[in-house]
Amino acid sequence: MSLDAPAPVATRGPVRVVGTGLLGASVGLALSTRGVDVVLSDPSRTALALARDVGAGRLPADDDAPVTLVVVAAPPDVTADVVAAELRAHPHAIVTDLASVKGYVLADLRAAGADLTRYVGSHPMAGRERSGPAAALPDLFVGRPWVVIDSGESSAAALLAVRALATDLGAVPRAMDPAEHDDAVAVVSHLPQVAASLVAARLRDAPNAALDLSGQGLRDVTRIAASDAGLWTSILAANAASVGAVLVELRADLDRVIDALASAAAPGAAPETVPGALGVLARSIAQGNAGVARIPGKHGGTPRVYAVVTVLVPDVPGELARLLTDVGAAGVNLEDLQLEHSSGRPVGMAAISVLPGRAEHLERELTARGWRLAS
Ligand SMILES: NC(=O)C1=CN([C@@H]2O[C@H](COP(=O)(O)OP(=O)(O)OC[C@H]3O[C@@H](n4cnc5c(N)ncnc54)[C@H](O)[C@@H]3O)[C@@H](O)[C@H]2O)C=CC1
Ligand SMILES: O=C(O)C(=O)Cc1ccc(O)cc1
Repeated sequence: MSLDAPAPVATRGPVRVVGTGLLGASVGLALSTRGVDVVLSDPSRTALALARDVGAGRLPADDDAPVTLVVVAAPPDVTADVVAAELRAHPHAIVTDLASVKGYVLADLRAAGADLTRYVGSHPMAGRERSGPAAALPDLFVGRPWVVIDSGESSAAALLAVRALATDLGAVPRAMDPAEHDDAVAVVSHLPQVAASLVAARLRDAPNAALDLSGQGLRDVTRIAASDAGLWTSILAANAASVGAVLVELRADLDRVIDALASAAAPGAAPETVPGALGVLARSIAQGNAGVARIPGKHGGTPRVYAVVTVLVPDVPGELARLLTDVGAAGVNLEDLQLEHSSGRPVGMAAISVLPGRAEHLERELTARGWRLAS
């Protein structure tokens, strides 16, 4: 199928998007691209106008037809109130929200006596470390899980409409109950955010000479430390119990490592004579190996281990394109590509992931074409 002719969608407009930041504008953009009429709303006039300007939809008009679906993409701390207001203002529309935490939204709506038959909470497991409509992407959701919460009171039509929205945007709907969802994201999303932020915060006072040595490991672990502080404060507070429980376990792990390091480093102690200390360190790394092996591929499915061929790429326009052409000419499928700049040198490193059986062949072919490989 051609990329500029998206598949027909089941979602019928007008769809109202409330909160036109990163997520709302991405939903609007993806739906508008597929020909769905999207009406935008945001208390920030700048966010609203910018969302319209990036193609996420249009401003409301007096003679608009009644909306069929409302997508609330506001910060988590205001989501329940906004959903309740939208259910009241659009008595025939189905309402979903995209907040990163689900239990408290449903609890607040239930306590407020909202019409839960027309409400289905949801959560696309897709995002970026940037906020606002300028960062919106129409293909943000493609191949990503999109959790759909059945409150037990949602109508079949409402569940179907929200599943259809996820599918229309290329995501994969996953049914979950709110508590299961909140515990799951505490481990796979909220813990990584806290860990990345705390690790990156250690860099504030590091000497420049140390930062000059930074490599891909540090970048991998800290990418999401650039996330928006306001949004994440709201997410963590909304999932405080589940995140707190995971952090208590992490604290116990950290204490074990700290104690092992202290005894290994005690004055006069040769590490090999300190019973248990090295075992604790090795076990911590090995348990990390076991955990990372369980992370599915980016677009789901079973984890896949690739071989990595690292190539030195001169920092000259066109060289990366020439490398990719040579990979194609070698008949090898590129599974992933990561670029790293070598600080202070006019050369970059391209880490090309390929199926393990193809690495040796690719190395031979690239060497024959004059490329230098990093060992
Ligand atoms: N950023 C991410 O990667 C992901 C975020 N989410 C969830 O999506 C929701 C939106 O997040 P982002 O788009 O990243 O945030 P954002 O900060 O980019 O956008 C939020 C928008 O909501 C608007 N807003 C504030 N108060 C409002 C109110 N009372 N009514 C309507 N709109 C209001 C803001 O003006 C802003 O334009 C949040 O609930 C978040 O938990 C879900 C998945 C991923
Ligand atoms: O940037 C990433 O890797 C993310 O995982 C983004 C993200 C942030 C918040 C969510 O609720 C869901 C996804």
